[in-house]
Amino acid sequence: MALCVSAVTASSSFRLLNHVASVESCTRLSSFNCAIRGRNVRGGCVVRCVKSSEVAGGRRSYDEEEFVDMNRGLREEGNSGYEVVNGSVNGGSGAELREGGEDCEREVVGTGEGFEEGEGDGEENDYWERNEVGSSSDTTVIFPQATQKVEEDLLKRIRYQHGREVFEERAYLVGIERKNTGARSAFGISESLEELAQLADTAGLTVVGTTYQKLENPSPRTYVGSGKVSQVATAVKALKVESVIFDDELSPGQLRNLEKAFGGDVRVCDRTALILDIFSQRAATREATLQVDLAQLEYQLPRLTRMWTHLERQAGGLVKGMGEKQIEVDKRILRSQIAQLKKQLDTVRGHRQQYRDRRASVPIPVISLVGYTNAGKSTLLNRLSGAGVLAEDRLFATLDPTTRRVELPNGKECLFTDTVGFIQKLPTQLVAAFRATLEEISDSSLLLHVMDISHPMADQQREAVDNVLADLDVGHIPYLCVWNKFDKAKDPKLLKLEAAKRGDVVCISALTGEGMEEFYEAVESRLKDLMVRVEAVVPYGQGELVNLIHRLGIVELEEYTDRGTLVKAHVPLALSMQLMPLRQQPIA
Ligand SMILES: Nc1nc2c(ncn2[C@@H]2O[C@H](COP(=O)(O)OP(=O)(O)OP(=O)(O)O)[C@@H](O)[C@H]2O)c(=O)[nH]1
Ligand SMILES: [Mg+2]
Repeated sequence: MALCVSAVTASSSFRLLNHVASVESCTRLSSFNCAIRGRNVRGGCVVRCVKSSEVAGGRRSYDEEEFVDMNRGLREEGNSGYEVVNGSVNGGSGAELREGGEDCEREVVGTGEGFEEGEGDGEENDYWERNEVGSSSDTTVIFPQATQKVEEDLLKRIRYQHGREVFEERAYLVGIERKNTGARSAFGISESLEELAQLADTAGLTVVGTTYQKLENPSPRTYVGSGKVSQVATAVKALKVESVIFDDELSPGQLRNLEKAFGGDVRVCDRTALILDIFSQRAATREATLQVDLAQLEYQLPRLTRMWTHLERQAGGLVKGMGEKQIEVDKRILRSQIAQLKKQLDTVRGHRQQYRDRRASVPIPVISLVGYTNAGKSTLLNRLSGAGVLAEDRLFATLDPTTRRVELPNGKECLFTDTVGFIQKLPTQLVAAFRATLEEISDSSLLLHVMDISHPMADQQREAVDNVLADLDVGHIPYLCVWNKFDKAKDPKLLKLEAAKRGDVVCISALTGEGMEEFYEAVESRLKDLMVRVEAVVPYGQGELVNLIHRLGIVELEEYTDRGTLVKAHVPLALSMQLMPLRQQPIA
C-alpha cells in the first residue's frame, strides 16, 4: 500500500506539514501562504496553490496561475537528491520531482488536493505517489522513497487534539526578558512564554523546550544575542525541533537571519504568525475568513524576501536582479489581493451595517461582552441566553460577534453581544482587520468586561484589555467588571470584599451560575441609570410603540386621553429619541 500524504494544512501560513490525513481536511489555502511555507520545507516540495476563493463545495478547482514551485529548498540547501524533470520553476506547468540521491529527506508535501490512500504495486511501494482525483492537471509529483519505518514514524506522530487530527510538530520557544521594563506590560517573561506555549498548543504544536534571555532591547539582527542563537541552534538539533517560535513579532531581517542560523530544515516564526494561524484555523464565517486573510497578507507583504533569490543562483548569477524582479511581481500580486480582499470585506460589512441599522430601528439596549481570550465570555452568553455559542478551554474560540436577545428578570429586554477575545501583544494587523467587528462595541449601551479572576495574570490581562479598549475609543460607554470563574478563586471571601469596595464589579461563575442574581441586578440597575424620563402621547394607531415602552422601559403612568395614550416612563436613550415627536406638549 502506498502511503499518500496530504500535507497542506487547512489553515494558514504557519504549518506546512501538520496533517497526514485525507483530503477532506483541507479546506482552504492561499497561494501566497504556500510560498511562505515553502521557505522552510525540508527537502523541498512542489505545492500546488489554490486561492481560498476557489474552494467550492469543499472541492478545490485548479488554476494554473496558482502554481508555486517550492523546489527552492532542494537547490538552495544543496540537496541534490531531487531534480525537476517536468515543469518550470515559476508557475505554469507544475513540476515532477524524482528521487535522485541517497540521503533525501522524506517529509515531502503534496498539494492538499487529490491525495488519497491508494494501492501501490510492487516497486512503487517505495514511492509516495500522488493519485490525482478527477483532475486533468499535468502535475505529477512522485515522492521519494519511504520505508515502512518512515511511514510508521509519521503515523505515530498523528494525534488527536481538541477533537481534530494534528501532526505532532515539535516546537521550541524563545523570548526576551527586557531589563528595566519600566512602563512596559507587566507580563513577566515566564507568563508570556507560558501563554505562548498555550497558543502553540492551540495551534496543534508540541512544545519541547523554552528559553529566554535578559536584554535591554531585542537585537535588531537576530532578536536574541548571537550566543543565545547558537545555544538555541544546539537545542534545536538535540531535541529534533521543527519550529522555533519567538515571543515577539520579528522584523523581516531578523526572520531571515534566524532562518539562516538554524538552517533550512527549521521553521522560524513569531507570536504574530502563530496568532494569525490560530485565527485562520478558527475563522468560520465569511467575514472572519476575509479579515484573517487580509491580516495574513499584510503580515506577509514586508516579509517577501529571499523567496526567489534561488533564480539568480541557478542561473549562476547571470540574471542578476531576476529574484528581485520576481519579488516585485509577487508584491504586486499581493497588493492586488489585499485590495480585492478589502473590497470583498466592504461588501460583507455593508450587509452587517444593514443588519445593525435594522437593529438600531428597534431601540433595544446592546450590552457587549469584552475581555481577554478564554475569560468565559461565550460561557456567560450561553448561560444568559442558551445561545449554544462555542465555548472551549482554548484561546480565540470566538472570532465573530454573536448577538442574542435576553429577557432580564425584571422583564426588560436587551441584546448581549459576544466578541473576539483580546491578548497581550495583539498583532496590529489583526486589530486593524478586526476593527470593524470590534467597532460594533462602540454602539453598545453598556460594556461588560469579563475577567478570569482565577487567572494568576488577571491584573495584567485587564490592563491589556483596557489598552485595546482605549484604542477603540469607547471610554465614554458605561462599564461593569465581571469577575468570572469565581468558583476557581483561591480566596473568594477576600475577592468579594475587594469587589464590594470597588463598586463596579460583580463576582460570578458563568459555569456554575453562582452570583448570577447579583449580576442581573447590577445590569438592570446600570440600564436603569442609562434611561431617560419621557412623557409622550402615543396615537392609538401606534399601539406597538406603547408595547415597546413597556418592554424596554419602566412605566410610571399610562392614561387614555382623547389624543392617544399618555405614557410617563423611563426609557433607553435610543427609544427616547424615537419618541421625540410624540413628546407631550405642555398644556397652555
Ligand atoms: N471553572 C470555570 N470555568 C469557566 C467559567 N467560565 C468559563 N469557563 C471555562 O473557560 C473556558 C473558556 O471559556 P469561553 O467561554 O470559551 O471563553 P471566551 O472568553 O469566550 O474565550 P474566547 O472566545 O477564546 O475569547 C471554557 O473551558 C469554559 O468552560 C467559570 O465560571 N468557571
Ligand atoms: Mg468565546
